[in-house]
Amino acid sequence: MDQSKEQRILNSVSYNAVKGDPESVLDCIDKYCSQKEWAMNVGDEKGLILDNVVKEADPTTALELGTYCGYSAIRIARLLKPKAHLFSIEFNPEFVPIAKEIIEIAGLSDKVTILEGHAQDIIPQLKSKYDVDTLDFVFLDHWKERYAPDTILLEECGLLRKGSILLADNIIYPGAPEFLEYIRNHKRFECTNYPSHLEYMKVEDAMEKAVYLG
Ligand SMILES: O=C(NCCCCCn1ccc2cnccc21)c1cc(-c2ccc(F)cc2)cc(O)c1O
Ligand SMILES: [Mg+2]
Repeated sequence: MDQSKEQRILNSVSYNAVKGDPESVLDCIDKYCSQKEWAMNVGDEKGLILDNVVKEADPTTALELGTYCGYSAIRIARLLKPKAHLFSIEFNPEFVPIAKEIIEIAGLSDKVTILEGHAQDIIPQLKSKYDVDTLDFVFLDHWKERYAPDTILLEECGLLRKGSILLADNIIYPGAPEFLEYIRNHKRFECTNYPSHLEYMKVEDAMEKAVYLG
Protein backbone atom coordinates (compact mmCIF):
# COMPACT_ATOMS: atom_id res chain seq x y z
CA MET A 1 0.00 0.00 0.00
CA ASP A 2 1.41 3.41 -0.92
CA GLN A 3 2.92 5.40 1.99
CA SER A 4 1.15 8.51 3.21
CA LYS A 5 2.79 11.97 3.24
CA GLU A 6 2.82 11.78 7.04
CA GLN A 7 4.65 8.44 6.92
CA ARG A 8 7.18 9.99 4.53
CA ILE A 9 7.70 12.84 7.02
CA LEU A 10 8.30 10.27 9.78
CA ASN A 11 10.76 8.39 7.54
CA SER A 12 12.69 11.61 6.93
CA VAL A 13 12.80 12.43 10.66
CA SER A 14 13.78 8.88 11.57
CA TYR A 15 16.62 8.91 9.02
CA ASN A 16 17.91 12.51 9.37
CA ALA A 17 17.17 13.81 12.86
CA VAL A 18 19.45 13.43 15.89
CA LYS A 19 17.63 11.19 18.39
CA GLY A 20 16.75 13.09 21.57
CA ASP A 21 17.33 16.49 19.96
CA PRO A 22 13.99 18.34 19.50
CA GLU A 23 15.60 21.17 17.49
CA SER A 24 16.96 18.71 14.93
CA VAL A 25 13.52 17.07 14.59
CA LEU A 26 11.90 20.48 14.00
CA ASP A 27 14.58 21.44 11.48
CA CYS A 28 14.15 18.15 9.65
CA ILE A 29 10.37 18.55 9.35
CA ASP A 30 10.68 22.19 8.24
CA LYS A 31 13.30 21.23 5.63
CA TYR A 32 11.22 18.34 4.31
CA CYS A 33 7.98 20.35 4.18
CA SER A 34 9.53 23.40 2.52
CA GLN A 35 11.62 21.45 0.01
CA LYS A 36 9.75 18.21 -0.67
CA GLU A 37 6.06 18.16 0.36
CA TRP A 38 4.03 20.94 1.96
CA ALA A 39 2.29 19.90 5.19
CA MET A 40 0.15 21.75 7.72
CA ASN A 41 2.70 22.03 10.54
CA VAL A 42 2.67 25.43 12.22
CA GLY A 43 6.16 25.85 10.72
CA ASP A 44 9.24 27.85 11.63
CA GLU A 45 7.91 31.41 11.22
CA LYS A 46 4.65 31.02 13.20
CA GLY A 47 6.58 28.55 15.38
CA LEU A 48 8.65 31.44 16.74
CA ILE A 49 5.43 33.23 17.78
CA LEU A 50 4.26 30.00 19.43
CA ASP A 51 7.61 29.72 21.25
CA ASN A 52 7.35 33.27 22.61
CA VAL A 53 3.78 32.83 23.84
CA VAL A 54 4.67 29.49 25.49
CA LYS A 55 7.63 31.18 27.21
CA GLU A 56 5.31 33.97 28.39
CA ALA A 57 2.75 31.45 29.69
CA ASP A 58 5.40 29.11 31.21
CA PRO A 59 2.58 26.55 31.59
CA THR A 60 2.43 23.72 34.12
CA THR A 61 -0.49 22.19 32.20
CA ALA A 62 -0.91 22.84 28.46
CA LEU A 63 -3.45 21.61 25.90
CA GLU A 64 -3.11 21.42 22.12
CA LEU A 65 -6.03 20.81 19.76
CA GLY A 66 -4.67 19.26 16.57
CA THR A 67 -1.54 17.11 17.01
CA TYR A 68 -1.05 16.16 13.33
CA CYS A 69 2.59 14.91 13.13
CA GLY A 70 3.58 16.31 16.52
CA TYR A 71 5.56 19.33 15.25
CA SER A 72 3.86 21.93 17.49
CA ALA A 73 3.71 19.46 20.38
CA ILE A 74 7.53 19.27 20.16
CA ARG A 75 7.77 23.09 19.94
CA ILE A 76 5.68 23.41 23.10
CA ALA A 77 7.04 20.43 25.08
CA ARG A 78 10.70 21.36 24.54
CA LEU A 79 10.03 24.62 26.45
CA LEU A 80 8.15 23.06 29.40
CA LYS A 81 9.70 23.14 32.88
CA PRO A 82 10.24 19.82 34.73
CA LYS A 83 6.92 18.18 35.80
CA ALA A 84 4.94 20.37 33.34
CA HIS A 85 2.80 18.43 30.86
CA LEU A 86 1.18 18.83 27.45
CA PHE A 87 -2.07 17.07 26.48
CA SER A 88 -2.54 16.97 22.71
CA ILE A 89 -5.82 15.93 21.07
CA GLU A 90 -5.85 14.30 17.63
CA PHE A 91 -8.92 12.72 16.02
CA ASN A 92 -7.35 11.19 12.91
CA PRO A 93 -6.22 7.65 13.91
CA GLU A 94 -3.68 7.60 11.08
CA PHE A 95 -1.75 10.54 12.55
CA VAL A 96 -1.62 9.38 16.19
CA PRO A 97 1.06 6.66 15.86
CA ILE A 98 3.13 8.89 13.54
CA ALA A 99 3.02 11.80 16.00
CA LYS A 100 3.90 9.47 18.89
CA GLU A 101 6.94 8.16 17.02
CA ILE A 102 8.15 11.65 16.01
CA ILE A 103 7.71 12.93 19.61
CA GLU A 104 9.62 9.83 20.82
CA ILE A 105 12.49 10.60 18.42
CA ALA A 106 12.59 14.14 19.87
CA GLY A 107 12.92 12.56 23.35
CA LEU A 108 9.78 14.27 24.65
CA SER A 109 7.41 11.32 25.18
CA ASP A 110 7.38 11.86 28.95
CA LYS A 111 6.08 15.41 28.57
CA VAL A 112 3.33 14.78 26.02
CA THR A 113 0.13 12.72 26.23
CA ILE A 114 -1.72 12.30 22.94
CA LEU A 115 -5.48 11.81 23.39
CA GLU A 116 -7.31 10.33 20.41
CA GLY A 117 -10.75 11.72 19.64
CA HIS A 118 -12.74 14.90 19.07
CA ALA A 119 -11.94 17.88 21.29
CA GLN A 120 -15.62 18.31 22.13
CA ASP A 121 -15.71 14.78 23.56
CA ILE A 122 -12.34 14.86 25.36
CA ILE A 123 -12.40 18.39 26.86
CA PRO A 124 -15.24 17.45 29.29
CA GLN A 125 -13.13 14.47 30.49
CA LEU A 126 -9.90 16.35 31.21
CA LYS A 127 -10.65 17.02 34.88
CA SER A 128 -12.19 13.66 35.79
CA LYS A 129 -10.23 11.26 33.58
CA TYR A 130 -6.87 13.07 33.20
CA ASP A 131 -6.67 14.79 36.59
CA VAL A 132 -6.36 18.28 35.04
CA ASP A 133 -7.19 21.20 37.32
CA THR A 134 -6.99 24.24 35.02
CA LEU A 135 -5.12 24.89 31.77
CA ASP A 136 -2.35 27.52 31.70
CA PHE A 137 -1.94 27.42 27.91
CA VAL A 138 -4.09 26.18 25.00
CA PHE A 139 -2.95 26.00 21.35
CA LEU A 140 -5.88 25.83 18.90
CA ASP A 141 -4.94 24.26 15.56
CA HIS A 142 -7.79 21.87 14.76
CA TRP A 143 -10.97 22.38 12.69
CA LYS A 144 -11.22 26.17 12.35
CA GLU A 145 -15.01 26.19 12.81
CA ARG A 146 -14.49 24.40 16.16
CA TYR A 147 -12.19 27.05 17.65
CA ALA A 148 -15.09 29.10 19.08
CA PRO A 149 -17.36 26.28 20.32
CA ASP A 150 -14.41 24.44 21.90
CA THR A 151 -13.23 27.65 23.60
CA ILE A 152 -16.74 28.06 25.06
CA LEU A 153 -16.58 24.40 26.14
CA LEU A 154 -13.22 24.96 27.90
CA GLU A 155 -14.77 27.86 29.85
CA GLU A 156 -17.95 25.91 30.67
CA CYS A 157 -15.87 22.97 31.96
CA GLY A 158 -14.03 25.30 34.35
CA LEU A 159 -10.72 24.61 32.63
CA LEU A 160 -9.74 28.29 32.23
CA ARG A 161 -8.44 30.41 35.09
CA LYS A 162 -7.56 34.11 35.39
CA GLY A 163 -4.53 34.48 33.09
CA SER A 164 -4.98 31.30 31.01
CA ILE A 165 -3.47 31.98 27.59
CA LEU A 166 -5.05 30.75 24.34
CA LEU A 167 -3.17 30.92 21.03
CA ALA A 168 -4.97 30.17 17.76
CA ASP A 169 -3.31 29.31 14.43
CA ASN A 170 -4.66 30.16 10.94
CA ILE A 171 -6.63 33.26 11.79
CA ILE A 172 -6.30 34.46 8.17
CA TYR A 173 -5.68 31.29 6.17
CA PRO A 174 -7.68 29.03 6.14
CA GLY A 175 -9.30 31.54 8.53
CA ALA A 176 -11.38 31.33 11.71
CA PRO A 177 -13.87 34.20 11.35
CA GLU A 178 -16.41 32.97 13.91
CA PHE A 179 -13.64 32.51 16.49
CA LEU A 180 -12.25 36.00 15.83
CA GLU A 181 -15.74 37.52 16.14
CA TYR A 182 -16.42 35.60 19.35
CA ILE A 183 -13.11 36.16 21.12
CA ARG A 184 -12.70 39.85 20.24
CA ASN A 185 -16.23 40.73 21.38
CA HIS A 186 -16.11 38.65 24.56
CA LYS A 187 -15.24 41.00 27.43
CA ARG A 188 -13.45 38.30 29.45
CA PHE A 189 -10.69 37.87 26.83
CA GLU A 190 -7.81 40.26 26.14
CA CYS A 191 -6.75 39.70 22.48
CA THR A 192 -3.51 40.30 20.57
CA ASN A 193 -3.01 39.65 16.84
CA TYR A 194 0.34 38.39 15.45
CA PRO A 195 0.62 38.82 11.67
CA SER A 196 2.70 36.13 9.97
CA HIS A 197 2.57 33.81 6.95
CA LEU A 198 1.10 30.43 6.15
CA GLU A 199 3.65 27.71 6.92
CA TYR A 200 6.28 27.32 4.16
CA MET A 201 4.36 29.75 1.86
CA LYS A 202 4.34 33.46 0.91
CA VAL A 203 0.64 33.60 1.85
CA GLU A 204 -0.55 35.91 4.65
CA ASP A 205 -1.66 34.30 7.87
CA ALA A 206 -1.85 35.33 11.54
CA MET A 207 -2.11 33.97 15.06
CA GLU A 208 -4.39 35.39 17.75
CA LYS A 209 -3.55 35.32 21.45
CA ALA A 210 -6.43 35.59 23.93
CA VAL A 211 -5.80 35.94 27.67
CA TYR A 212 -8.73 34.85 29.84
CA LEU A 213 -9.49 37.52 32.43
CA GLY A 214 -11.59 35.26 34.69
O1 LIG B 1 -7.11 22.33 8.64
C1 LIG B 1 -6.10 22.60 9.27
N1 LIG B 1 -5.87 22.06 10.47
C2 LIG B 1 -6.86 21.15 11.06
C3 LIG B 1 -6.72 19.72 10.48
C4 LIG B 1 -7.84 18.82 10.92
C5 LIG B 1 -7.94 18.79 12.44
C6 LIG B 1 -8.84 17.67 12.91
N2 LIG B 1 -8.69 17.55 14.34
C7 LIG B 1 -7.53 17.36 14.97
C8 LIG B 1 -7.76 17.29 16.32
C9 LIG B 1 -9.13 17.46 16.53
C10 LIG B 1 -9.96 17.47 17.67
N3 LIG B 1 -11.28 17.64 17.54
C11 LIG B 1 -11.82 17.79 16.31
C12 LIG B 1 -11.07 17.79 15.13
C13 LIG B 1 -9.71 17.62 15.26
C14 LIG B 1 -5.05 23.46 8.65
C15 LIG B 1 -5.10 23.68 7.27
C16 LIG B 1 -4.11 24.46 6.63
C17 LIG B 1 -4.17 24.66 5.16
C18 LIG B 1 -4.70 23.68 4.34
C19 LIG B 1 -4.72 23.84 2.97
C20 LIG B 1 -4.20 25.01 2.41
F1 LIG B 1 -4.21 25.18 1.08
C21 LIG B 1 -3.68 25.99 3.23
C22 LIG B 1 -3.66 25.82 4.59
C23 LIG B 1 -3.08 25.05 7.39
C24 LIG B 1 -3.06 24.86 8.77
O2 LIG B 1 -2.08 25.42 9.54
C25 LIG B 1 -4.04 24.07 9.41
O3 LIG B 1 -3.96 23.93 10.76
MG1 LIG C 1 -2.56 25.30 11.59
